[in-house]
Amino acid sequence: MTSALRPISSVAVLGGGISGLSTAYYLSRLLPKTVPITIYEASGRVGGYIESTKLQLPAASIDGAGGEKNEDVLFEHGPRTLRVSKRVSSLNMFDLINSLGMADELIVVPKDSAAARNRYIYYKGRINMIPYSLSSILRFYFSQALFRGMLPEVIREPFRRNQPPKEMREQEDETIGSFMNRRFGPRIADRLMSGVIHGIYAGDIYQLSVRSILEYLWKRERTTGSIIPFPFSWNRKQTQKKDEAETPADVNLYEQRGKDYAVQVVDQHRSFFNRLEGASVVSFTKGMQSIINHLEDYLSALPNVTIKRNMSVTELKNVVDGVMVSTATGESHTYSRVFSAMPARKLAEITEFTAPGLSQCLKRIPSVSVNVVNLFFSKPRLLPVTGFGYLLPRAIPRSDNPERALGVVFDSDTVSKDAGEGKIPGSLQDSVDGTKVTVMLGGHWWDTTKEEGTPAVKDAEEAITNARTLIARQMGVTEEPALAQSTFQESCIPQYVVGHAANLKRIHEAVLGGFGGKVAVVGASYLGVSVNDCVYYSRIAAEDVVAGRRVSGLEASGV
Ligand SMILES: C=Cc1c2[nH]c(c1C)Cc1[nH]c(c(CCC(=O)O)c1C)Cc1[nH]c(c(C)c1CCC(=O)O)Cc1[nH]c(c(C)c1C=C)C2
Repeated sequence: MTSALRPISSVAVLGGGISGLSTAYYLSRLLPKTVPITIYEASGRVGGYIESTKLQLPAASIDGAGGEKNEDVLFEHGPRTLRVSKRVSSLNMFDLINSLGMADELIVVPKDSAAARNRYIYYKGRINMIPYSLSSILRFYFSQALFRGMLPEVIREPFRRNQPPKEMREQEDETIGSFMNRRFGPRIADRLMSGVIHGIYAGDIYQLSVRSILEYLWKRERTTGSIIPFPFSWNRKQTQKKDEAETPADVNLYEQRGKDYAVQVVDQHRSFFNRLEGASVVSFTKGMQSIINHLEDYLSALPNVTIKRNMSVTELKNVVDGVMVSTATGESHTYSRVFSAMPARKLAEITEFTAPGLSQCLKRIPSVSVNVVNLFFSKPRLLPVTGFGYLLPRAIPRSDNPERALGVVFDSDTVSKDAGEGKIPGSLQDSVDGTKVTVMLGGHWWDTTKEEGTPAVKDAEEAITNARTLIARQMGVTEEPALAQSTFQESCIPQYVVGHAANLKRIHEAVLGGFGGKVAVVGASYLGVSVNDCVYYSRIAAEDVVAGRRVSGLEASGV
């Protein structure tokens, strides 16, 4: 029999990224003000990979301006937008944005704007538009080399009855690459899917898990034998019934809780959510950093919250009256509850000797690094096309992508006054009009354990040169940028590789077994890499722990 959990008298949150800050935020709202909450952050700043910087642009470098005023330009070094959807994680995120008083800072990008609608994939020396409507499918299919040969792959899909390879069948999972090749063929897998996955995970479709990343497709194949949704009602009903039967009771409970919350939050803040109707993504006038600044300001003003910066945690140990947190400065403190909001690989380090089984499982969640290169050109509308940006799929030969780029984002279109339509000059984020792009380099291409891998480019000058060479070759942009910055984001995106779901189950058991419900894990390593997911699952974990439940933080995945 497990002993009852002691009441919460103190809490530590390990990690001051978005997951750590939002965990502390929800805890501070749920716990009595007498319970101290301590955030440990290893670096000198909070926010993790979310970082925006404002650079000064000397008046002399502004095209045709002739003025004397210096201007400023905002660069994002990590995530740059938040997705707007009906998902509870999105509604929760905007509830937080609203509660933090950030409504006036929103830059709303409508679904039908160029910045949201025009998405491209680079292939065979061309920037190809991805269809956004039925009529555009027909138009683009015949005019773009990217789509050549894909129609037979789509037509054949509903009739394919092939099985996953044996070893993947045994572990009830498969790589996205294997799945897409089986369902469609190599064109859709390598030209389309790999590009889309680069844009989110910077990862390799032949490593990542279809079960964890595209669960709805994985389930649909198992229930209907096809992943293309049928319009016939008999098929839909059949799918629904089987899906419900397969979903563990716990997940249904969490889903119901999410749905109830979503209805309540939209009802309470109807006028705010009306502004997001028809939106694709949002950005912020002061950048994503603003979310961090607001959270930091809110938490710093609370007497029971302490943020310890430059404080590296070295060990986490289960003790009789709580969990002991030891730091590199030689301090040890015991807390009645601890939330780990650090990446899995860091938690693995600090539990190596105190919970070795857990540590082993955590090490099975790898991550990739991205060099984010921001460029600003003082000439507006310099690019050959407008839109979100373009992705580089794995189908491009190495000779056409020696820089190992994953994609290029057209930031100035997202933050322009008319979201890239090109009709109204000016930016909602920068004090001057111009062309702002971000080139994303590396990701899984920098995994040197793989035959195709090459060493990471960490050096800023080299990364900027590579980014410029790439956009000169692929878009004909040869101008000297007025501003350029490179940020090497080390191990920034966790990779949910094949077997991730089974590994989560083992982590769940090891966390509960090793710490008896006194430690919960949150963060991008486990249930979702998006900012929305990180914040939502932090809230769920905080609520569960404060309600006295013995949880690991991973329950919402049905472990
Ligand atoms: C550091 C680079 C990152 C790359 N991906 C991510 C980061 C932080 C994480 C990420 N990117 C997207 C999502 C999905 C968001 C969601 O569903 O909530 C996540 C978790 C999508 C995305 N990718 C890029 C942008 C601008 C967006 C959001 C907007 C949108 O979908 O419209 C650009 C981009 N990010 C990366 C690459 C290689 C890339 C290329 C164009 C890596």
